[in-house]
This record gives sequence, C-alpha cells and structure tokens, in this order.
Amino acid sequence: MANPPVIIWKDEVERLLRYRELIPRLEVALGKFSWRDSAELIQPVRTTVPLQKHDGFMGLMPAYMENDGVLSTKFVCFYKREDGSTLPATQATVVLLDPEYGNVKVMDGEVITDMRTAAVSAISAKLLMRPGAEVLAILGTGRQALSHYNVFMEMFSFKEVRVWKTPVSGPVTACVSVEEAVRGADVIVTVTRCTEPVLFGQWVKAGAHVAAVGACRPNWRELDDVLMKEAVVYADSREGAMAESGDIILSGAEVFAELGDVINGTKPAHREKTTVFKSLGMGVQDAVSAKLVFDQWKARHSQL
Ligand SMILES: NC(=O)C1=CN([C@@H]2O[C@H](COP(=O)(O)OP(=O)(O)OC[C@H]3O[C@@H](n4cnc5c(N)ncnc54)[C@H](O)[C@@H]3O)[C@@H](O)[C@H]2O)C=CC1
Ligand SMILES: O=C(O)C1=NCCCC1
Repeated sequence: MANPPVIIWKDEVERLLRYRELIPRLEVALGKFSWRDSAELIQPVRTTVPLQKHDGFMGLMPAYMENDGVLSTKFVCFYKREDGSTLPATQATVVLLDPEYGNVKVMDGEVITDMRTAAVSAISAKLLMRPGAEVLAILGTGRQALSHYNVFMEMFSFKEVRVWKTPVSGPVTACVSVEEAVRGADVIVTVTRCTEPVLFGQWVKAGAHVAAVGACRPNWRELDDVLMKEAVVYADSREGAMAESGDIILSGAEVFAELGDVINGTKPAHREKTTVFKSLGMGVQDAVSAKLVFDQWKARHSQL
C-alpha cells in the first residue's frame, strides 16, 4: 500500500532521540551484526563515491533487519577539511523504508550520526575501560566532541574531563597540547578530522581505553603505529575496518574482535590491557536510531 512520504526535520529528531533508549537498541544491533546471520541482519560495507573536486566522499550505508522489519539507508557526505575550516566534516540524511511496500520516511541524519556514534563509543568504554576509570580526554572540539561529552557525562562519573583544544561548555580542563590532555588519562576519545597521527602511543597510559572515531579512509590516520601495535584492537565491523581504517591497514594491526563479539560473549573484553576501539560507523546503527525516531514520532502524532 503506497503511503505518502514522511519527513522528520532536525529539531524533531533532536527532541525524540534519547541515549537511554538508544543505547540498549544499539547494543542489541551490534550483537546481532556480529553473529553474521543474514536471516537476521544484512549490512554490506558502505559504498563510497569520491567527490574529488570537493575533497570529500559520499557514503551510502544500507542495512536490513528482516525479523525486526527495519530497512534503511543513510547518505552521508564527509570531507577532508582543513583545520580551522568552519564547514562541517559530515552532512547526512537517513531514509527509513517499509520493507513490504517500500514507503519512505526521510529524516535528518546529523543528530542521528552524532548521537549513535557517541553512544557506540560509550558502549565501547562500558565494555573495555578499566574499573575505576577517573580521567577522560577528548581530542577534537566539533560536533562529535560535543555528543561524546554529553553521553559520557550521562553514562559515567569521571573525576576529570580534559579537552584539546578549546573547551566544550561544562566543567572541563582545556589543554594546549594533545600530550597534556592524554597523559595519565584512563579513557581517550579521538574525534578529529586529522589525516595524520595526532595521538602517540608513548603518551598513552598502559591499560587506557581509546575510542578512535575519526580517520575513516584507508590513508587517513589519527593514531600512530606504536599505539596500534601495543593495543588490543576492537572494531564495530571487521570488514569495515579492513576496508576503511588507515590506522588499522597502514599499521598492520590485527582486529582482535568486534564490539558485538564482546556483547555476545564470544570474545573477551581485555579491560586490563590498553585497548583501541576503532569506530567507522555502520548502517545498522543508523537503522535502529531511525526506527526509534520514527516510532516516537508516530506515537506523538497519533495522540494529536
Ligand atoms: N566513526 C563514525 O561513525 C563517525 C566518524 N566521524 C568522524 O569524526 C570526526 C569528527 O567529526 P565531527 O565532529 O562531525 O567534525 P567537526 O568538523 O565538527 O569537528 C572536527 C574537529 O577536528 C579538529 N581538527 C580538524 N583538523 C584537525 C587536525 N589536522 N588536527 C587536529 N584536529 C583537527 C577540528 O578543530 C574540530 O575540533 C571526523 O573525522 C568524521 O569523519 C563522523 C561521524 C561518524
Ligand atoms: O558512519 C558514519 O556516519 C560516518 N563515518 C565515517 C565518517 C563519516 C560518517
């Protein structure tokens, strides 16, 4: 049955999406993904189209969860911006489809991208940081830095939060160098647009957990070889990491496990060791976020 398309704008997505509802759904989706059961979940590695003239890429990120009736794709453009550029690194739109009829709901993908990425990093910290972690360092000050700050504050109680280079509003310590921000930190989040290593293993405390979110092309880096080789490396998707992560491909580091493997109990969480979670982003993370937004939207609109 053909239904007219629904459009959900950014301010509404912002009102409807909440970490407390999003995080459990993402954990279930990460676990389902790692079982590799195509009757449950299909999600190919994203297709990227280079936008050479603009120093960027368009990514197409489909996912289908048959038993949950969730079908979606995100269109995301991301750019290799110069430091200091005021233009955003990413722009995104999510299309949620009815799997039976193909009817579409189109929604802003900025808030979904910011929140689901930060939520998955927070899940990685929940699983992999050492007990009693006190100091969080965030490298980067863009949109992802803010969403990571928000969800880490909601989920954990760090004694100190350090930010490089300028502070997010709130009780944080602004640091003038990466070294100052990360020395002694228990958890480090890298959310920069840099394409060369910015975080060096020699500064990272043994046993720290690093959630590495930027550097999503095979020749872009955020972390150096020392850190990549010393750490136990986890990823959201093994295939995604092998295809897209410069930190993994160029360092020759092995992906030990996916977060979903840890959630499923098929691989251990090495909390006692230095760990890196390499985040590339997955279509299924957008799919469950978009479904949550649409379900909330429908519930509100049926009451009007
Ligand atoms: N893994 C995932 O699922 C996702 C990853 N990303 C990536 O996360 C990163 C941050 O994204 P946004 O916060 O949206 O970007 P943004 O443009 O809002 O902020 C980027 C930050 O990086 C800093 N920066 C830029 N060039 C730098 C350099 N050479 N050295 C150090 N810092 C530099 C900027 O000052 C800014 O603080 C990007 O690399 C983006 O591609 C974004 C969305 C999802
Ligand atoms: O998963 C995403 O969304 C993105 N990942 C890497 C960079 C752009 C957006």
